[in-house]
Amino acid sequence: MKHLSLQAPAKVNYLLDVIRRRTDGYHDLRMIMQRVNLCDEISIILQDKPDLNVTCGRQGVPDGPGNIAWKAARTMLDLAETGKGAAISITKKIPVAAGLGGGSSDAASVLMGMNELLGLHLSDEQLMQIGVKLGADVPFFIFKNTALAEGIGEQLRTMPTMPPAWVVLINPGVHVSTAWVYRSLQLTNEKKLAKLPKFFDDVNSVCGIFSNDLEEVTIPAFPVIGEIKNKMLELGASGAMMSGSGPTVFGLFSDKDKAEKAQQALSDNSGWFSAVVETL
Ligand SMILES: C[C@](O)(CO)[C@H](O)COP(=O)(O)OP(=O)(O)OC[C@H]1O[C@@H](n2ccc(N)nc2=O)[C@H](O)[C@@H]1O
Ligand SMILES: Nc1ncnc2c1ncn2[C@@H]1O[C@H](COP(=O)(O)OP(=O)(O)OP(=O)(O)O)[C@@H](O)[C@H]1O
Repeated sequence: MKHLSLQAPAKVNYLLDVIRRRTDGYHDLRMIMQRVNLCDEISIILQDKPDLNVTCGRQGVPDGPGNIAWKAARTMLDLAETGKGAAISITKKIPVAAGLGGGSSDAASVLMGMNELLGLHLSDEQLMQIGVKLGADVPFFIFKNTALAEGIGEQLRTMPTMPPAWVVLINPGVHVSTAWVYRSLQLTNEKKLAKLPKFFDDVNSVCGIFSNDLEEVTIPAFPVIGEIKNKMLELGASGAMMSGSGPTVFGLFSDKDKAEKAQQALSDNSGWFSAVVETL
């Protein structure tokens, strides 16, 4: 029986410009995305019987066909036409519906893992084309590099090397639907895009590009997001912003000690998820 154990990392968005609403309801974006070392753990066992089982055991995440990882595995098993099946178990470490891309990362890991286990030899480009049909963030997790993402998030280019940083993640746990955030955004006709630097000397220069249009929707609706941002800056972060459609706020630090102290100060609120992680 073939078996693989995989680590599926979370992401943060350093930049999220919403450019226009498309006729298919999605939005054209310009984003900068970076992976961090907070990872879901995924085990895949390839089986001779055709059944596909995905178990997660985490509240709010479906087992079986409702799980994005199940859809990823089903696609690959159908492509292989071998009559084989798989047993997949997911241990969630990334908070769910948090703006950290957890489900998309799980799906990307399963696409890459099944490609290997089934000996399909699909290229990363082919896997990214399959991935974007499952979720707009899936191709980024196959691309892996810190990326400038355009289109709905699937057109990816490698960004200049970013200095390593400590990232404090704080998720206040309010429920934010990604579709609702995009739908609620008031778009201006001609969005002016800020010029991006050609290189980044230090963590401060990375924070210089921080901007997330989706905060215009989430901060008025959930003021706690703005409060965490302000607190993170008071606690010495070089920059602080909401990731993706939220509600997780992240702060970037060049100093590990400061990052850990900020996490401690912000994690006093019971029920909030918090972590100090590193950029990948
Ligand atoms: C907020 C981000 O995480 C930033 O990285 C992504 O833009 C969203 O990525 P995702 O959750 O993988 O997105 P999907 O699962 O494909 O879409 C969820 C919902 O978000 C909205 N959506 C998503 C991506 C995009 N470019 N435009 C959109 O309008 C759509 O209403 C869609 O129904
Ligand atoms: N493997 C999975 N992990 C997490 N959520 C999943 C998974 N499969 C399906 N879901 C569903 O997808 C929804 C979004 O979860 P996810 O954690 O991917 O959100 P997110 O981090 O906000 O994503 P994004 O940053 O891409 O918007 C959840 O409500 C959950 O029920």
